[in-house]
Amino acid sequence: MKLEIKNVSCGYGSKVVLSGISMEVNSGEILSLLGPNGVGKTTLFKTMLGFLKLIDGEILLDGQDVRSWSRKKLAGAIGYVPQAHTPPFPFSVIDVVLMGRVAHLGALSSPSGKDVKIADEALDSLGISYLRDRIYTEISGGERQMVLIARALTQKPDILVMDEPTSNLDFGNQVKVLKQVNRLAERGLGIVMTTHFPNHAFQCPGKVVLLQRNNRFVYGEADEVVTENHLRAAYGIDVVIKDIMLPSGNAVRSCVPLIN
Ligand SMILES: Nc1ncnc2c1ncn2[C@@H]1O[C@H](COP(=O)(O)OP(=O)(O)OP(=O)(O)O)[C@@H](O)[C@H]1O
Repeated sequence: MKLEIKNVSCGYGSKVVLSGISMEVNSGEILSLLGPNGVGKTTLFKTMLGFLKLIDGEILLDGQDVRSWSRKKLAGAIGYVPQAHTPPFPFSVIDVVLMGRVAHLGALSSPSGKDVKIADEALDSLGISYLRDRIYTEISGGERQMVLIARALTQKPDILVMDEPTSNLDFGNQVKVLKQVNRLAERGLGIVMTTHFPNHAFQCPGKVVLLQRNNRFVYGEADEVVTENHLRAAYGIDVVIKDIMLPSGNAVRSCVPLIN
């Protein structure tokens, strides 16, 4: 499946936050969305997911304009992984994951054995079946993020939209989630994720959109977009980008912000 954002303008009522923005992601690819606080990443996500009305432009899935799609049909194609949060009620993990099946259920029906099987498969595919019967409010932030990914997977989407999937996670859990992002793309999902860490664009290779202020943006392969000049323009800080040689002989590109 191909998700195309074509010349999109989005915002709130008459307030335009982003305009003329274009990008695309195909099955099996990762698109990272970088940009300073308040530049419009979440607004773009909400528009992609149909929560905000498109002001101008087109959002196409395999060439079809999604404006005519029902929320349910859209949810079957695009899964959303929000930032890990604490819900007000102590649901079990399996119940949280089953909530992802809502888009596939009839008006008043409850999940069937088939839905439970799909939820269990999603937990298993992420290696977190051991959390199945734990209470969601009593597991760690990293575990919650994995559960929210499992919940989105039960929608059986082709595209996964992830809002800062590593926010609030410790160093180790960040890497675990990024590894999962790469694995999901290898399994054929198209991934769009926001991140505040330019290095994530090197660690989850693919295309990058770097949103700058004043409605400017740079779009292309990670190596072309995540450069010292572009990061300085977007964030107003100096950074050094270097290739680090690993013992394996492979190089990994890394971005270091300069404090002084
Ligand atoms: N409900 C709303 N009504 C009007 N303006 C809003 C609303 N929500 C956000 N905004 C404004 O839209 C702009 C973009 O906000 P958005 O949340 O999309 O930024 P972001 O890039 O996701 O930021 P962050 O990195 O801090 O999460 C900001 O100026 C914000 O104040």
